[in-house]
Amino acid sequence: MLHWGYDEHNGPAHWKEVFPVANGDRQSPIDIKTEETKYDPSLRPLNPSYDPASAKIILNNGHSTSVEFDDTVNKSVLTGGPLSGTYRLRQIHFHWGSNDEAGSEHTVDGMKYAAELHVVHWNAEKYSSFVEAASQSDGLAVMAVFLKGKKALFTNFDPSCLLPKSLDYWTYFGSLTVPPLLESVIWIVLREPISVCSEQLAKFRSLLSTAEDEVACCLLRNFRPPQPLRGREVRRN
Ligand SMILES: Oc1ccc(S)c(O)c1
Ligand SMILES: [Zn+2]
Repeated sequence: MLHWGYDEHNGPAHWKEVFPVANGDRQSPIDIKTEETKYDPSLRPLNPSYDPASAKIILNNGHSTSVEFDDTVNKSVLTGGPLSGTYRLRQIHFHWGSNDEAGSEHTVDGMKYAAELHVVHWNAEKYSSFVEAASQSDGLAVMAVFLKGKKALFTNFDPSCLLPKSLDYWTYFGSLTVPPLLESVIWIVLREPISVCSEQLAKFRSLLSTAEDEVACCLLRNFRPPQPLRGREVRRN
């Protein structure tokens, strides 16, 4: 199989050919059936604490656009929520579709949002690097934020914060949604989406999935469809 991507010849249906864990028992994303989520009083509020000075670079890796952060010290961290210990911010990236009607990876009662932000952290208390943490069942914590298409102009949006007003969330044990699909993620899906306008979503689709010396090909979509729940519980705070 060629290098994995999101086209007919190398998309999510093919990933199991190189990454058999694609058929594992804690794959992501999932469809969140709100009526089947279970209230868990032991879940604490999320406590994201980010230092903008830790942002380093923005890049397009051919699968998404991401902002990478300095994760050599505990400058930007996530604690609380379903987590035990401190998880260090590594990077943020987005998933989107070829039109505003689809693009999120997680779905809510079958409903797709236009796109989805992933805020990726790793368990710096127990492990010494992101790579090591990424192979452990409690190694990563990814906060997912839905982006919904907005017809009107953008109003009072604070560019320094990509999080919605409410930090209420659903949480479940899952995996990366891109190869190597490692089943090492504690997913924290914020219930409230943030809004983006159609022009910004179109900007994602103009990103290239090809290298500079190749014939330009746009990254029109980069979302994996929902995977089997396999009996996993989805909790909410
Ligand atoms: O480190 C990560 C890379 C990609 C994705 S989809 C993650 O959830 C984590
Ligand atoms: Zn992702």
